[in-house]
Amino acid sequence: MKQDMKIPQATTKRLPLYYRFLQNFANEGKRRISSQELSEAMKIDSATIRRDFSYFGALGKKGYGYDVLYLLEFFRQTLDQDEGANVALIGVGNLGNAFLKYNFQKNHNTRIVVAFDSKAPRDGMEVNGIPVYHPDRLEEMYHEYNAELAILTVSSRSAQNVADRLVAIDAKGILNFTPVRLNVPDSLKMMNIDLSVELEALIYLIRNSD
Ligand SMILES: NC(=O)c1ccc[n+]([C@@H]2O[C@H](COP(=O)([O-])OP(=O)(O)OC[C@H]3O[C@@H](n4cnc5c(N)ncnc54)[C@H](O)[C@@H]3O)[C@@H](O)[C@H]2O)c1
Repeated sequence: MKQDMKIPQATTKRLPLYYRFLQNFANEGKRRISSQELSEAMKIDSATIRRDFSYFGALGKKGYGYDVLYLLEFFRQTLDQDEGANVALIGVGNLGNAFLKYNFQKNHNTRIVVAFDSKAPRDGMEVNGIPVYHPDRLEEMYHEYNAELAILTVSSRSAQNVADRLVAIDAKGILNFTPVRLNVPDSLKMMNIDLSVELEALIYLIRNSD
């Protein structure tokens, strides 16, 4: 990665997608790819792809395109795909249950390893093979299962309190699905996901295309 360069969040979000598409190309036996081909497969314009890749230094050659295996190795290292991450899910209601059922099958190394819900018994129960504990045991079990980050799908009124507890146990990140804008220190990385914002953006794109 180029030194002292801040990678925009939009680029960071696309990295796992690049990795997945490159894996597909490699599995098909493709060894070389142009940004145009990648663009058509991913439905992302090629200028964006070239700009994203430029943050990581010169990864392609003019007139040659990109070496698929080299790129794959590069992104694998950048994304730490070998290591993956253990994820805790907090709040097993409508949304949380869906995540436990899905559990990121496409990304084998990153998995929800433990979940918490106020309706779960202290001794825990299982949903889709994943242990679910009462939040009284958050601090204990978060460490027990080596969780690195948390997905937050609790009701809004509990969100800040849970976030404070995650800060206190040194969680590295929160993927926040609640509508609450959480107060956390900069040392904790936070991403907010709001489907209604994404939907509004899509509607805007549809209404403003050509
Ligand atoms: N980001 C989005 O696009 C999007 C879409 C739908 C819902 N949401 C939000 O996601 C959250 C979950 O939605 P839902 O429909 O699954 O709600 P839900 O009420 O079905 O589930 C919330 C769960 O959190 C649990 N809970 C409450 N306080 C807790 C605590 N302190 N510790 C552990 N568990 C706790 C409850 O027992 C419940 O099971 C809500 O905040 C909702 O507003 C976001």
